[in-house]
Amino acid sequence: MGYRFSNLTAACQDDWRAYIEHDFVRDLGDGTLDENAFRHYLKQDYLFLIHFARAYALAAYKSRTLADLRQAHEGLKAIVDLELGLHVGYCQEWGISEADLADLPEARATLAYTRYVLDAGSRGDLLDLHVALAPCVVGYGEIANWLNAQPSTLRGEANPYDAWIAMYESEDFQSAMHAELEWIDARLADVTPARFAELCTVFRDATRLEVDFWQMGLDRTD
Ligand SMILES: Cc1ncc(CO)c(N)n1
Repeated sequence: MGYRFSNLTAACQDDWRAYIEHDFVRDLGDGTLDENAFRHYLKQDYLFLIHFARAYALAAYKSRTLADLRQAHEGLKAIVDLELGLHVGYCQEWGISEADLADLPEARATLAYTRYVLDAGSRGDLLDLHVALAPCVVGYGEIANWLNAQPSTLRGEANPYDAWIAMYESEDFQSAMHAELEWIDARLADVTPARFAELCTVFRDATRLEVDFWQMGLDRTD
């Protein structure tokens, strides 16, 4: 007993490192990522964000307290009012129009990941849902920080992907990540070992699906 978020990453260290240090991430960091791989990723990430917003709506539905309901509402608002708008604008800079986005076939990796999160949350309780979402919320913040710690990472105009790194190292994203870590740490503090083992499975599965999402971008698979 007395678990915390770091026990989840420790329990699936290989999968977690494979996600954080994926070739897609490395190539993005040193600016060598294939531009069409990035475009494929950006398009699928638009679909991801729509389902991510639905997951926060599910979190609202699963909330037992006003504090949790408010938190889910804030998350949903941040995605719908802010992130999706930013994403559409960012896609335009990469030559992807809103019409392209509206009419996108969903890749299998996107389907698998987003529906897995929604199912983990429907089957379980609010903690299952947050643990399934943690690789997104915590992972991307950690990826930005990991990239900034690598000597091979190129920042500024020399890297076409600089704005992507900037988004996830931003105060807004990093503070959402810390709020999520705190929430999960508080809930994990009093779960039993058997419950922790269940949550590890959810966390590991979601992390592996994030790995597949990067690979989908690299391989440009549908
Ligand atoms: C696939 C994926 N995971 C996490 C994030 C972070 O919000 C994102 N935008 N896309």
